[in-house]
Amino acid sequence: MRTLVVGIGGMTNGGKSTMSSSLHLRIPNSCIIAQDAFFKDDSVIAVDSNGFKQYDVLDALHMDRMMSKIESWRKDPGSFLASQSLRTQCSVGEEVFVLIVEGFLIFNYGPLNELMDKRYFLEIPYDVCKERRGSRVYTPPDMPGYFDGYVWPRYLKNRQEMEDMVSDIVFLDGLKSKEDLLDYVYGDVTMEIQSLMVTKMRTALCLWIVMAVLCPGEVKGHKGHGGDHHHGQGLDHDHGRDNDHGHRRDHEHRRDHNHGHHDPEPGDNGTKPVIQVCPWPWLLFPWGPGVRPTSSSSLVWASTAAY
Ligand SMILES: Nc1ncnc2c1ncn2[C@@H]1O[C@H](COP(=O)(O)OP(=O)(O)O)[C@@H](O)[C@H]1O
Ligand SMILES: NC(=O)c1ccc[n+]([C@@H]2O[C@H](COP(=O)(O)O)[C@@H](O)[C@H]2O)c1
Repeated sequence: MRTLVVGIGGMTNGGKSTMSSSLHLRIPNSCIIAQDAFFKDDSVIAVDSNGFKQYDVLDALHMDRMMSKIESWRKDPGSFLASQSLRTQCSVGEEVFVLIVEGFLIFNYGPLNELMDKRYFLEIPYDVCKERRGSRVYTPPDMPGYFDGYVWPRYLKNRQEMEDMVSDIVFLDGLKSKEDLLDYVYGDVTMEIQSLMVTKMRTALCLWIVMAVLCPGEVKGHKGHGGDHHHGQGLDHDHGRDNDHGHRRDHEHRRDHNHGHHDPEPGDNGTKPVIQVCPWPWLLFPWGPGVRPTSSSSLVWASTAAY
């Protein structure tokens, strides 16, 4: 089992929730933990001399509770998904579980920040932020002057703190379309997932080769199941989806219907050296074609001092 933690940070109304939910819909075995769900009760939020509630600081959040929730995902992502009424979409042992952590202060909290494998930060200009914020109703609602008197100056401080702490954040231009932003992040995360899977398959393949060398009788004498190439030893992708009837490609269905009645291929005497049938020599070379991103770098800010 492999895991990936993706941080979707950004300023208020930068598009974090929008991006996170779309990402979640696209990525199998993913779930979202949102920082917004951990605000303390209004009665304990500090108030400054101007009467502004101090909501935009880590003290306003139950970060301990958020960390516990993340910890329970880390311990057993499969059960965590089940507890959220989400299904695991792959066979046991083959899946990559992805946690999307979303929030405006996720990178400012050291213990959380250090769990992230990928970090994205959505940013928009002051006037767009103010406009979007003005059309959203929080509980309690923003009091008059709250954005200019508290939210924006606090954002600038939080951002400075974050930049002092963390270096490998991908800054995204939140003015780009939702679709373009999603495509960019999805492509990047998918590449990360692929490289985790390749690493795992490569390990399985190496073990296989070692087995073939050390115990040739055991490995070479692999009896075909009617010539089914896809059995066994952790390389068995399609077979692994047998539990997931809703998400399979047509040719996989056809293969299963033939299960046990598969026509032997020419020269197939029912016994195949396993290494010979391995279709993915590139597994040994994950840096080869097919694992590199197609980057859409115009979405990414080169500078962090835009605002
Ligand atoms: N890329 C985008 N372009 C235009 N509007 C967007 C974009 N992303 C989000 N929005 C809109 O901005 C508002 C705030 O988005 P939301 O995802 O809730 O922000 P956040 O979670 O960062 O506070 C919503 O009305 C949303 O539809
Ligand atoms: N969810 C709440 O209980 C609550 C209450 C008041 C303000 N807020 C605001 O939420 C913002 C953070 O959330 P967004 O990034 O989704 O806007 C903060 O700027 C904070 O001022 C949230």
